[in-house]
Amino acid sequence: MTQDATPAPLIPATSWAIIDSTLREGEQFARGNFKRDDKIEIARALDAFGVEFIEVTTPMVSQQTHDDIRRLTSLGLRSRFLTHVRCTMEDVQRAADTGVHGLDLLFGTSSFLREFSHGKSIPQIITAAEKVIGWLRHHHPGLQLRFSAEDTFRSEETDLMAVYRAVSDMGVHRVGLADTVGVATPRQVYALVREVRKVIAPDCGIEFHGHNDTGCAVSNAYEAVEAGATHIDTTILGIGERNGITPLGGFLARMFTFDPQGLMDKYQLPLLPELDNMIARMVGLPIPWNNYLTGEFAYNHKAGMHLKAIYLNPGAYEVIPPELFGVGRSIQAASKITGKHAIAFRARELGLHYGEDALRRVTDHIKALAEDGDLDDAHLEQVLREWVSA
Ligand SMILES: CC(=O)SCCNC(=O)CCNC(=O)[C@H](O)C(C)(C)COP(=O)(O)OP(=O)(O)OC[C@H]1O[C@@H](n2cnc3c(N)ncnc32)[C@H](O)[C@@H]1OP(=O)(O)O
Ligand SMILES: O=C(O)CCC(=O)C(=O)O
Ligand SMILES: [Mg+2]
Repeated sequence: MTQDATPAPLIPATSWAIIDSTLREGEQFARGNFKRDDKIEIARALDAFGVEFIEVTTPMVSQQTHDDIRRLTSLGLRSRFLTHVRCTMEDVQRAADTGVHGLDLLFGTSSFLREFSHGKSIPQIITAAEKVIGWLRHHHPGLQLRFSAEDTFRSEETDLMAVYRAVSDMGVHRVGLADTVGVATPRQVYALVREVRKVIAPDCGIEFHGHNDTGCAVSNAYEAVEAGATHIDTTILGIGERNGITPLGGFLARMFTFDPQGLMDKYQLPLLPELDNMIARMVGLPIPWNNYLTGEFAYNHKAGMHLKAIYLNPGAYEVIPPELFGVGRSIQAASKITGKHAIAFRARELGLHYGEDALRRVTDHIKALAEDGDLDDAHLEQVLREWVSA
């Protein structure tokens, strides 16, 4: 490779797509109760952002939900709609006429769900899948079909492989791995995706859906992609059952580091704050202070040693330039942990200059004052002006 050649991205953004499930998993969030206008606003915003797929709740919920899906699919958006349905004839027949691009079928395969949810054995699950998928392929050949083994990571591997191989042979376009209770580790996700790849058709996609109960939702989604998954489920702000799933912003932050240009080509990244604010407003909660990219303090810099470098080159302590995601940085220069470089930079912004000794003294004075709490901008300016002539 010559020095000028751009190295290939480690994981090209073209190798995976987002299925945003704010309108499905997000409705399962404690405060997720979207009315038709909310759903339209969310779908339009996701479409403007550029997500490839929007997953909506099953039309079995109610007539209202059924009609809402029809309304959403008639909006003429570029994002494709998928609806999430149980593996029954009744559900798929109801879903097939909603104008969606595809159906996301699921069946729980863990002993927990086989015993306490639907009561079916693995052979019965495969038989049910055969009936439903066969009917769909015959009557709705244009629909994209996905089959997911709910609670994948508490299921027996032999059961999973039997199910995935069977549904792949039936012609589904994608299989799904779901970490339904958020128990999987990144290494387990990587290993299982690789195993699933071996038993499904080469052109069959792999989707990953990960809950965040043990804090691994972003890492697990990343490991899935690294292992060859083609589709990742996200929701805006990560809303979902319990403490939610892989957040759209967190996943994008993770993937940005591998192929920044690829992400900028696919998505309108500066719209992310609008998406996060929209959902925060609709669920009546603030964006968490430490949220990826858009949290109030996600780009706050404070320690003296950091500030020296940040002023010279923000990349010294930022992995992703905030402006690419439509957010700004804040610099907290007047705390007790500040340093002389930060103070000198702030002074210079005000047209003030200190010699080395004076700079040390004013810095120490500001640090001492800040023992009782940071100085606000006006107070800092006042001190800097007073001390320049002192
Ligand atoms: C992990 C997940 O997030 S899965 C997605 C969860 N999403 C939803 O639940 C969507 C919203 N749900 C609803 O509106 C309702 O639950 C409905 C309309 C789907 C069903 O409502 P009800 O008929 O009143 O049943 P209820 O919700 O109490 O029980 C679930 C039923 O689905 C069955 N079931 C569960 N999983 C599956 C499956 N993958 N395929 C087929 N049937 C299933 C259960 O056996 C049970 O049916 P049963 O009463 O015949 O045993
Ligand atoms: O259908 C899927 O793959 C995921 C369903 C779900 O929400 C879950 O298992 O947590
Ligand atoms: Mg879920």
